[in-house]
Amino acid sequence: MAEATPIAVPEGATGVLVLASGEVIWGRGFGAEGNAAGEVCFHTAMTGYQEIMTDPSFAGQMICFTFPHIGNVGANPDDVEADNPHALGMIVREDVTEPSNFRSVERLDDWMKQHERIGLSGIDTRALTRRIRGTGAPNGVIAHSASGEFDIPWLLERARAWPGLEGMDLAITVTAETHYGWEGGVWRLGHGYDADAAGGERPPVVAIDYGSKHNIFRNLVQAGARVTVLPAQATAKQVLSFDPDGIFLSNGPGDPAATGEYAVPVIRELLETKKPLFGICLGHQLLALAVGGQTTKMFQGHRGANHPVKRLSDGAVEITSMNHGFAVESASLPDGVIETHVSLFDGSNCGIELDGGRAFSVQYHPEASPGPQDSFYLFERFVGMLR
Ligand SMILES: NC(=O)CC[C@H](N)C(=O)O
Repeated sequence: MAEATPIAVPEGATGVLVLASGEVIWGRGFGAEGNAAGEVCFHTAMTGYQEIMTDPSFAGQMICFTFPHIGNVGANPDDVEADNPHALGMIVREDVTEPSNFRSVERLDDWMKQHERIGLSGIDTRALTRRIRGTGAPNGVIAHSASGEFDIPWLLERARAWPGLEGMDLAITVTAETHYGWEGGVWRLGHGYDADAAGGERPPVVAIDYGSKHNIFRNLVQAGARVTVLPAQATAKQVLSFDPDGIFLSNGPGDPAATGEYAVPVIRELLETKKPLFGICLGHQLLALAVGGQTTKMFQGHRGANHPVKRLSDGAVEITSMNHGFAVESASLPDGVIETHVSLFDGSNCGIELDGGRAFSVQYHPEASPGPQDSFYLFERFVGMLR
């Protein structure tokens, strides 16, 4: 490499985003100091920043929040979708303020620091979002140094060396280490079927964890199931050894097509058992791959809490929560696999079913967290098939 030209750090800058293109975007760092390389994506949800940061599907990504005031309800131990944040960092417009909420136990910046996640404020998040919309989600490095010392050429090299999400298997890095029974309670909002009040047996479901969100399991329990979570590498034999009435495939990070031998062949074997099967997001993409479909990397991805989806069976529109950067190619779906939902933003595939609905999956997040609850019926449909 040519000798690095020192780059002047603007007055007061303690954070920076360096894109692989060479763009250098200065701001103020918060949370942990250090740097992290990944894909820069944007999220349009106005609420739920802690749930978003802890969603394991965000491994390998840093999130530009389009809503300008992030952090003003602080942080609490309940609004988490996994034990730790998985997104690499957050990029926001305004500085994090004193929390103003009865549920807050600490400031967001302290929570970020404690969990070793980097924040960057003072960013023109509208300009960054427009850039992503125009040219796709870029790779970059986010860095925070309280003393304002940054080696920009080194950070740029790091941004350029990061291989990108396409072809990257990340589910394996975030899955559970061992199997466990879900005892994390039910959906906090508490509507839907009440299995305990009904007094019946809860049908057992094995959920394969590719990077699952807690609220999926809460919703399955709310809908009446008993959930055992298995690591992503579980074999079909191990799954069936729990004698499940139904099988669930979770969300998760990375490229679905890069999951290799541990996911798709196992799902194929499980489909042969004819047990009801339900998948969400990465689980949807893996089911599509298992039946012979294809997935591709999207240009900018869909991440927000107000994405309209059309249910093709009756034309109803569901307002959904979304977080995905890959999509199932509708045209690749073989005969016998029915497209059930499409995005009203770009027509991309948002759901499939086969065997008369015995196995089905959706690209969006019916568990919300954050987001609307229009699609809870999918949990009831799945558990209803088991009862
Ligand atoms: N939320 C998810 O499960 C995301 C699935 C996949 N990693 C994608 O980005 O498309």
